[in-house]
Amino acid sequence: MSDLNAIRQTINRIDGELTRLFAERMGCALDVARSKLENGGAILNREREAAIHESLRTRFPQELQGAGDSFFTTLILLSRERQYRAFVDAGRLPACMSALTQAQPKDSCAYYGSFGSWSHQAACKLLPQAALQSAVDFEQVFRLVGSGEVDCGVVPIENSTAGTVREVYDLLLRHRLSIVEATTLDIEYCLVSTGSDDTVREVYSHPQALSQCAAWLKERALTPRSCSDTAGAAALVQERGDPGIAALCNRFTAEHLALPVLHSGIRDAASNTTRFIRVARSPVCGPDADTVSVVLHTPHERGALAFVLDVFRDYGVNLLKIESRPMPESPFTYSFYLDFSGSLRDKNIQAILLQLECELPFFKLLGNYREL
Ligand SMILES: O=C(O)C(=O)C[C@]1(C(=O)O)C=C[C@@H](O)C=C1
Repeated sequence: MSDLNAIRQTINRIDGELTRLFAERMGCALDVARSKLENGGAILNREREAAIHESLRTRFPQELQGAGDSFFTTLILLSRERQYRAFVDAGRLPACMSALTQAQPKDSCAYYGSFGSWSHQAACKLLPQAALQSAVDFEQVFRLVGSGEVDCGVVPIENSTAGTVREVYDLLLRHRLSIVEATTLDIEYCLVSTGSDDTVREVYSHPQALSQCAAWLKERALTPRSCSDTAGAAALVQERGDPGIAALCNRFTAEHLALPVLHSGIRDAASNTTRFIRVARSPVCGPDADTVSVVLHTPHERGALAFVLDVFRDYGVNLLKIESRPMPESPFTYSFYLDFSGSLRDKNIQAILLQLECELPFFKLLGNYREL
């Protein structure tokens, strides 16, 4: 049996040689970047990469061809990343940053749901001075902002118990709005009714609220009934005055409508928070922005999503969330929504955006913002 120490010494010697060769090759990457900056040309050159792979493949023994291919895929990826950094250093910014504005009006804001809804509460928290306007659905919030009727809008995007608000993700892709701010609210519900525990059989609320309290309702054999939003559900209970129905709403709404509260502090999970986003017509990059959201499509090929994740690893960027949504126009293909830490003022983030924008079939910056 070979001596392990001796093998390790051989490995160290090989690593030393590889290190020198690696540094030399990365130096070439910088030279290539300078040449492309001077003479034009895209960093990614698929034909050249295919030719490199082809010429090297036959030089590996059969059993090492797969590993050798992966090795050079990584090496060339690192070479491209070096070039994108050099491009950014030379002042080539990603196109998605060209629409950035310094400040924009926030005097008026549409929120999802009726007066008193959680989105209304979030809008009050984010914009205490703004004129607030209710919207019947998420789409209306996006339309009011897009048409310029209001400066911005507030909608929920994610709940820690019920998960993603999928429709909002789809709207972010369809509309040309940007996320400019976010906030989270601690969510718990009151059960309001003109009846009592003995008479209430059905409970109205928004589907998300019903799902966040599903176990609580089931335990009491109460039938969930969906309606447009939590505050609207409370208004319905008040209007009908039927002791057989109740609503799950927040305390603000219960007090505003002066409805009797049968139970409070209702939620299935010990902690239940909802994240809300504020959307506006153009993206901003405030000095304290620390989260970037993007949506992208990958080509339908092996390793396509792994490539995106590798890029984040190589740039040392912390991915906070990844969400996929089907693209109805092309069955079984997906849009990927990514949240990651960073600011568009940071060159490292500019380089990653430039690379993703240049190398993916579709890439859209959704915003750079801070969570209040
Ligand atoms: O030859 C080029 O154009 C390069 O940019 C160099 C290189 C490489 O590292 O080999 C990197 C990126 C291209 O996609 C192809 C090859």
